[in-house]
Amino acid sequence: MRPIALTMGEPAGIGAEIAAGAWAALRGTGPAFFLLDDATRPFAAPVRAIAAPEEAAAAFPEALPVLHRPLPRPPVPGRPDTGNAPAVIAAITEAVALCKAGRAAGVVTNPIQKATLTAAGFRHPGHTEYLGEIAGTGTPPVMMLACPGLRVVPVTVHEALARAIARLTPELIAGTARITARALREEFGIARPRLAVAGLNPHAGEAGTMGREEIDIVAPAVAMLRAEGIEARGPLPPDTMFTAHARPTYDAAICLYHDQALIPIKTLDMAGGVNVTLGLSIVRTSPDHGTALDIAGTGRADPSSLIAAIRLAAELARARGFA
Ligand SMILES: NC(=O)C1=CN([C@@H]2O[C@H](COP(=O)(O)OP(=O)(O)OC[C@H]3O[C@@H](n4cnc5c(N)ncnc54)[C@H](O)[C@@H]3O)[C@@H](O)[C@H]2O)C=CC1
Ligand SMILES: NCC(=O)COP(=O)(O)O
Repeated sequence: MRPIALTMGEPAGIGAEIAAGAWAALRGTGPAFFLLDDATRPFAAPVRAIAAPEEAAAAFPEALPVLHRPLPRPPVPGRPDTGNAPAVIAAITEAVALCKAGRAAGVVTNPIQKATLTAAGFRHPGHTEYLGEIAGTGTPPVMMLACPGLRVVPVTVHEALARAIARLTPELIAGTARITARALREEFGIARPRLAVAGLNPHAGEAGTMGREEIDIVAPAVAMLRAEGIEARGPLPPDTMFTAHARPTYDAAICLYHDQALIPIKTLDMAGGVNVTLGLSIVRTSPDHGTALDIAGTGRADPSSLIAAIRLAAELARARGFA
């Protein structure tokens, strides 16, 4: 199959370390991937500088294939440098272009230091929003995090909580749920996806005595979805919908804001969680964690989530015929 393109992410973070760890784990089995990064950096793995993605598969069993994209400044672990931001962004842009050209099966992104890119003038709060611009399909992309036994989808993502709540509408929730249901059917092979829609307030509003968003916004969204034949239920009390008993009753939890979705999955399985962007013209996954500046350069970074992200990208690429 075509190789997966892995972006460098924040050069001062753990991206290069976990890329080396993922290569060591996958070199014998695949899926093959190549890293867009500076091949002259130190790596905890043998490296083969490649000139094109087409060279990755042959190199992969012996060395980590790196599509050499020089960094303007030598990376210092734990200390992001805005001078490297253009190279970080360029790696994402190029990986997407390689997918669109049929030269890579999918994109896996290493974590970026969002504030550093913002300081360097990047207008997007994260990959998800940028990918919506350069690989979108006409509707805003949807973030889903998945681990064995749980999938979560935040309806609002990288914005202040007060603003996220103010932006909630039945249409926004239903639109996100629709894209999720479609992806679960077409890419994850779930014939009739069951969606659990979270409430916002304690006890899902307790019949309006603790807030009316459930009555005015969430319940109408669920009704819209059900009228379309989508198996949705809610609003569910957020404090109990992630218990071991509740999780098997749905295929994805539609959550109203970032932390409502991400706290349960990272608590349950930080190492096994994968971030996947739904509603793009390409396949994109990512580890669920961030740049981990506090341990960068120490050799303590766990590559498990990146390995899971690469495997899932390959599965989704096969399901979508991009492999
Ligand atoms: N997809 C992306 O590009 C993502 C980027 N980020 C960005 O990462 C930066 C740092 O975010 P934080 O909230 O500090 O979260 P973080 O995930 O980078 O770190 C949280 C804690 O988990 C540990 N940790 C994370 N990944 C680990 C790994 N693979 N192995 C061992 N320990 C690990 C870290 O050492 C730290 O103690 C922020 O700029 C954030 O926006 C965060 C999540 C995803
Ligand atoms: N917390 C999830 C996260 O920040 C991932 O964002 P993105 O860069 O994948 O959009």
